[in-house]
Amino acid sequence: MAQYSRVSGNVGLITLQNPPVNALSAAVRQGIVDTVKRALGDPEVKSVVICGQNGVFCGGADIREFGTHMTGPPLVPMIHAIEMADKPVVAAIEGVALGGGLELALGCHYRIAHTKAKVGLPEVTLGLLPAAGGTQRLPRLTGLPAAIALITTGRQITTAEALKLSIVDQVTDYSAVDTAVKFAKSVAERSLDGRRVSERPCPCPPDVDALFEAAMQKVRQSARGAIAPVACVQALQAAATMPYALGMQREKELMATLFTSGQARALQYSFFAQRAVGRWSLPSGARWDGSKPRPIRKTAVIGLGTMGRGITVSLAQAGLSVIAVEAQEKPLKEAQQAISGMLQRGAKRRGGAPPLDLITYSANLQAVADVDLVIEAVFEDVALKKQLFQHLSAICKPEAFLCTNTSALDIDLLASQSRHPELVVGMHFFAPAHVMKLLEVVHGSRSSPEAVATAMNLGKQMGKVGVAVGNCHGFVGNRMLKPYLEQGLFLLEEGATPEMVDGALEEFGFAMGLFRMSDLSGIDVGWRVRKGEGLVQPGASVRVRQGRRYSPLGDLLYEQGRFGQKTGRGWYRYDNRHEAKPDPWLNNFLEDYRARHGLAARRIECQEVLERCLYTLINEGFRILEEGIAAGPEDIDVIYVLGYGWPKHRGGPMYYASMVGLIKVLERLEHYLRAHPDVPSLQPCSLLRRLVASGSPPIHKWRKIIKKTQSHL
Ligand SMILES: CC/C=C\C/C=C/C(=O)SCCNC(=O)CCNC(=O)[C@H](O)C(C)(C)COP(=O)(O)OP(=O)(O)OC[C@H]1O[C@@H](n2cnc3c(N)ncnc32)[C@H](O)[C@@H]1OP(=O)(O)O
Repeated sequence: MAQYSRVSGNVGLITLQNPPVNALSAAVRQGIVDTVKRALGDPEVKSVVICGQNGVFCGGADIREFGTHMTGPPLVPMIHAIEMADKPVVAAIEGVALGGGLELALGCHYRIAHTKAKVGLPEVTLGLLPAAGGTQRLPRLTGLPAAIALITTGRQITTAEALKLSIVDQVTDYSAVDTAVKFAKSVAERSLDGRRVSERPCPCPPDVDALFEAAMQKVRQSARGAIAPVACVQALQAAATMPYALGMQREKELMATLFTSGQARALQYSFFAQRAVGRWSLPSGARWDGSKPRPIRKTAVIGLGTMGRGITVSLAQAGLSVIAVEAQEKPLKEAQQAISGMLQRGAKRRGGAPPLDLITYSANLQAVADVDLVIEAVFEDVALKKQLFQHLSAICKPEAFLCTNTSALDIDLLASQSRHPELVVGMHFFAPAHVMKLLEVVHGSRSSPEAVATAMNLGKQMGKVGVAVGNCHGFVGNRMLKPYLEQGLFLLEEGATPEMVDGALEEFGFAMGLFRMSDLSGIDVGWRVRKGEGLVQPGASVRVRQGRRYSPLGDLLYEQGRFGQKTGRGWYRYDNRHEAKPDPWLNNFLEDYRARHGLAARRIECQEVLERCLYTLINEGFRILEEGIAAGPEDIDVIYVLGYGWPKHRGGPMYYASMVGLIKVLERLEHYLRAHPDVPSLQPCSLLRRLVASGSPPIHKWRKIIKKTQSHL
């Protein structure tokens, strides 16, 4: 909907009304068409202002309409009619002008924005391109290099930056609407020559071919199979080489291929999934809307290794005061220096001053006595953490929340060390903690809804996407990783090489295959985890442990001192720090190993690599759903996309399974189980069977069936 009024005598004011972000639904588009017509036809009206209600200009096209039969007036002619109007039209930008919202503003003759507003064309993040003229108008204003950067990344920028790039004409600290109305009055009689962006030439640098070649190479490298960034470059190429009308035609054709693509659907699913996880629920029935978070003012971080430093930075950047504790003076000094550097670099990037004053450093645990919430990030050692929880419970005020940054340990066990187990939750950050957006908030059996709500809210303040998960070894993310990694090792035993397995996974879209990832995180780290699980038997290469198939390959590499990148050798060789090269030593080692165990190497196809690695990971996801460790498939998908490098344009593992077809996943698991009956992770989970038996319903219907499954348990 759009409301029309006449203000200040002769300014027609059009207000978009579609809470919460005034998305351009069919009704809003119809409202704009009608009100623009009315304003242009009213002889009393000399100029027009378009704004959005509740301090938000417009969040773009209504994404919820994309999967439906779209009705209502289309955006392109609507915006064209505004641009061709013979009365000046001014966009008053408050809050955000994103996607179709910015494209609407670009069709106006002037743009006035509030200093705190953000603008951008994020369509690429939804698998689309700005197809309401964005790819044709933006470069005409900003020049090609800036337009390429903005459209291929979807980056949202401040209005200060937008002013420099000529995207907006004026920035104000006052009400953008009032300023725009005044401005509209002042330009009422002014000629519109030069104000219609589509009529301007697209400025082309002399080396335009090289510019596009470089842009294409960059997106192909970083997009890892995503088609939208490539289409964005192609549309911009059209802006540079064709007249506006033909460029618009090209934009439309490119959009048509993207609009119905599986990638766009997956990315749009992911958009809503990232918002859905905020509406968490616990097996007890407690929910986000019935649980109030407690306000947190003072925090503490214990242990200033890599994780503790990242968490401290993230808390300070969120404006919270932090007591940063490290027991030894020398590491404390080192951490202080490192954290200051991180904050300074962050401030340079974001603008503003680094929040150094918010952090107090201490070597004394007593310093945390009056904080509201502690996050401990000491070494992943259960005895150490247990002891720390006993100390914290004695030192902290009784109402303080005690959070543990653990990637796998038992939250209930740690909570049992505290006098207030209801105030204990896991906050599993991902490295680097000041960069990665994912946060697993782990509720133990005694964690109160208030504690979960507080940790989720704190995560949001820190700019994270929190996902509430249940307590089990490895929680959601790391637990699902286990069968995936295990399959990688089994494939090596059967004849694959690390580069072949990684190649298949990277071709699928992972940023890094599993062996390169293992080299990066450290083969010693995985070894320590397996040791904790009682799986490591130094010197032994027995292939059955705890009654099931086990590959000791990782342990054998560990015993050789091959820890991965940090030692220059792992599954690969690293002559410089980051470049993984196939290592002939490793191939000989694998051949010896196979010979020793009487294993015949066979040719393994990429499809088998993908099916075994991904379907076992997905199968574990179904177990997690069945057990109520994750409340819904969206939770798992968000964790995998934001924390584990799952290709965004494939939605997440559970979404991927729904696209591949649950029946196919089930059949292939059964097929591989027949070949490897000693691998329990290939045993299809009963929830998967149940979903297939109920006709493989679409993913949004799974929760209902999961609930029924749980009630049978
Ligand atoms: C036919 C196409 C022709 C032309 C091309 C044009 C294409 C487009 O315009 S595509 C849309 C481009 N816009 C975006 O990508 C913006 C997406 N939204 C956001 O980035 C953020 O929501 C926000 C910055 C606008 C607001 O952020 P925040 O304040 O943190 O709130 P939330 O993200 O939680 O959002 C609140 C609420 O609004 C829903 N929502 C947001 N944007 C849209 C939208 N464009 N369409 C539909 N719904 C939208 C969001 O899902 C939240 O609701 P739920 O919690 O119920 O999911």
